[in-house]
Amino acid sequence: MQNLKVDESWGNASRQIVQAGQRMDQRGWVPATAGNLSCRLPDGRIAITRSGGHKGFLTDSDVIEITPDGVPVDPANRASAETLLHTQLYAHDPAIGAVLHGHSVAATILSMDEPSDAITLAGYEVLKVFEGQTTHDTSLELPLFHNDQDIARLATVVAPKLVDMRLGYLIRGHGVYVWGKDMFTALARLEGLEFLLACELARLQKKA
Ligand SMILES: CSC[C@@H](O)[C@@H](O)C(=O)COP(=O)(O)O
Ligand SMILES: [Zn+2]
Repeated sequence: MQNLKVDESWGNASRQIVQAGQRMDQRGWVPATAGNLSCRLPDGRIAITRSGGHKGFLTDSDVIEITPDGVPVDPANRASAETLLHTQLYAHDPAIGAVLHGHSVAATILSMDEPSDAITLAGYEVLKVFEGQTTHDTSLELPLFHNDQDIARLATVVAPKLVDMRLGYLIRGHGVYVWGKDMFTALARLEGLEFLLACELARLQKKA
């Protein structure tokens, strides 16, 4: 049993994480136990998925509270192994209310095969999913970082680039991080980005 203040706000956050996990699973973006999801409540509490569970079958008890430093409020809980990649986003921008991480086929393959340090997405109508984009006639960069099992170290590599990120970022051979002001926005951005990555992958396959 978690040492948790289960009020209406926590209930909403937990339900949103459970439903987003189901949605990501339906789309094939969180195979096995991959992926992690979090949201920040209006009072500043942070809810995140417990480590190691299947994100398509989450229950309320798989959503735990962490401090802004990423420490489980109940020491008996084990937060996502990638918690620091979530908390660094919340610390970076107070407007961020939800963070999603998935391991889709397109994110995994494209991030492994791109030799430069970013994937450029240009000319797509769906780029307008991202705030501030009003036309397809634009080009946005999705930064790439090398995978690292030391998440604290990976977070220090990601940190200086956050200020310029418009879409999210990819970790090579691993997956994508996307965020938004709330869970609905984060999911829409993830869905838009996954669509664009699937298009890029299909174009490469067509050329091959
Ligand atoms: C299926 S292995 C995936 C993990 O290593 C990790 O990358 C991941 O996304 C899930 O870790 P978790 O600790 O459950 O949040
Ligand atoms: Zn992962």
